[in-house]
Amino acid sequence: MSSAWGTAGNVYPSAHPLARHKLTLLRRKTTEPKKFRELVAELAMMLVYEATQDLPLHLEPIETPLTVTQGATMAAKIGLIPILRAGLGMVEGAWKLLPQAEVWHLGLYRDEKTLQPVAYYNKLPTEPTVQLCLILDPMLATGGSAIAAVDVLKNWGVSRIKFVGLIAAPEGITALHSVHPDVDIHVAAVDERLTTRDDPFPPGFIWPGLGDAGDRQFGTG
Ligand SMILES: O=P(O)(O)OC[C@H]1O[C@H](OP(=O)(O)OP(=O)(O)O)[C@H](O)[C@@H]1O
Ligand SMILES: O=c1cc[nH]c(=O)[nH]1
Ligand SMILES: [Mg+2]
Repeated sequence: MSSAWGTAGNVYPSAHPLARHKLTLLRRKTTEPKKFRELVAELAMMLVYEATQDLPLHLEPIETPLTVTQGATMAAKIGLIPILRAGLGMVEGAWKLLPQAEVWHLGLYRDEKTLQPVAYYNKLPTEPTVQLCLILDPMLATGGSAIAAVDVLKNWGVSRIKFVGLIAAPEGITALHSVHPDVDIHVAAVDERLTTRDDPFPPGFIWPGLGDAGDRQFGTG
């Protein structure tokens, strides 16, 4: 799968028609929280499928009812890292594909005025328990939250990390890529830009985007 976005070599917007269709339904302002949550879960499953195309496999002989043949099973321990709150809705879909994955929550919210990430929850054990981490967060806006999450995971001792989101702003991709160029970014779409003070929406939101992904899932907007 080749990257099709801008200068960053590791950004993978999904080209799948179903992803584009479901993202369109998700963006609509009339989509209610129940439908929104279903779409987030479905898109998460599709994007995790795409993000796991290079997983290492362990080859082993197996017996079918007919004969012995070569089998292949997953060789890496995987951690799903939902960023609270909005990333929570992506766990269900990701877990359907990776039922053996460990789930480690990170709590980060973006300060409304400074747009800086504020960490409020982290129960990672001292030693890493997984080899590959998939960060789950629908929105990559300024990139501050994603950078903070990758910082935490690298300090934990995990070196293979991918970001799986729904929509990214170019500004967020550039920021994440400049600090952590080794982190692949899998999204359903790369949007135009972030909002500024000249826009009718508060600054720092993804344009055209879908609004606040947490509020729309949890009905708090
Ligand atoms: O790239 P950034 O500029 O850091 O913005 C992205 C972050 O903003 C949203 O979370 P939010 O702060 O709204 O918290 P919530 O999930 O609790 O609503 C989103 O889910 C990301 O975590
Ligand atoms: O557009 C945005 C930006 C950050 N967080 C969101 O939920 N939406
Ligand atoms: Mg929010």
